[in-house]
Amino acid sequence: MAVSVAVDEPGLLLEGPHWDSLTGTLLYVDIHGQHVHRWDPVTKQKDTYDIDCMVGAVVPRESGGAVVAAGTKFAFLDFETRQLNTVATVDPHKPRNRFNDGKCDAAGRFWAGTMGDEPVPTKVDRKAGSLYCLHTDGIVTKAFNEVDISNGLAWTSDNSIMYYIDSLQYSVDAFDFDLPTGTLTNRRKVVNFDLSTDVVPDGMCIDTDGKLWVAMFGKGQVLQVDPETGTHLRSVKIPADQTTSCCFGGPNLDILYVTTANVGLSAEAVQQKPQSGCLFQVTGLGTTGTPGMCYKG
Ligand SMILES: O=C(O)[C@H](O)[C@@H](O)[C@H](O)[C@H](O)CO
Ligand SMILES: [Zn+2]
Repeated sequence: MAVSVAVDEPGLLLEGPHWDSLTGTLLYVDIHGQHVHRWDPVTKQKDTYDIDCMVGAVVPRESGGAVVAAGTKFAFLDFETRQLNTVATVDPHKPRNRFNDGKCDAAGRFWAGTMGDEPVPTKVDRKAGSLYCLHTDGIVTKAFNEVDISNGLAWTSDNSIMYYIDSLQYSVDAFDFDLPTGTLTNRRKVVNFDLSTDVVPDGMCIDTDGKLWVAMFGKGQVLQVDPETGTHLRSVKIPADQTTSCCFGGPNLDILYVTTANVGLSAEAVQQKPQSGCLFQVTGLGTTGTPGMCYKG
């Protein structure tokens, strides 16, 4: 196994990596930097799109371009014109809320959650967020509310279970998932983490064996866990403490891309780990991921 920097350019809060197998590029966001990045690991070229507010998630649209969850809006991003067109807005009575992590299910719906104001990492306005679903016809539904920090999402390969992380619950939760309707039922905790003030589970992805890879914010670590037994299996150390999310990518879906943040770190902490806020890659894990889904609306 080897860990190295993929893009040696620190961002403020890199998040939401998505491998786009059609173009062989990695899409990810810099939430506080207000950017969508699209990086080609072969040419090493990176294209950056400016977003007019904090952008929590980006996913390609099947019809071209991408859908983003930014500020309190769902919007389409046109890669050619670089224009952003709002599709819907959420949380109208909570102007300080913003979208955080998001991902598509196998039917092409885009799920993304909001969170309250977070002046310091993990110190968030509690229970202010909700999980939303942008259906392929453009309709938005709210799945549930009272969320602290809406984060990782993943589905089993048979689409019968959706996994979800609300960071300040210190757990991965599971729902029974109905793919035809997108209905969530029977919420339960399947993996627990040590309750600590500085280390929280953040973004995650799933591998082809159904194991989850969870970025542990504050610990510089991605943990592989088994959601069927709740066991912690493997940990991968990343030389940046604020590990935010991960996804498998590359032509064989066997490279784990890991996003990190440097927001809120002291000058001393950045000096100790100067790659804080960069995009990392982990090779040689002997594991492959499931392909990321596109938005079909
Ligand atoms: O990346 C995210 O999900 C949030 O936007 C960040 O603010 C932090 O990671 C969070 O504080 C820890 O969960
Ligand atoms: Zn996150």
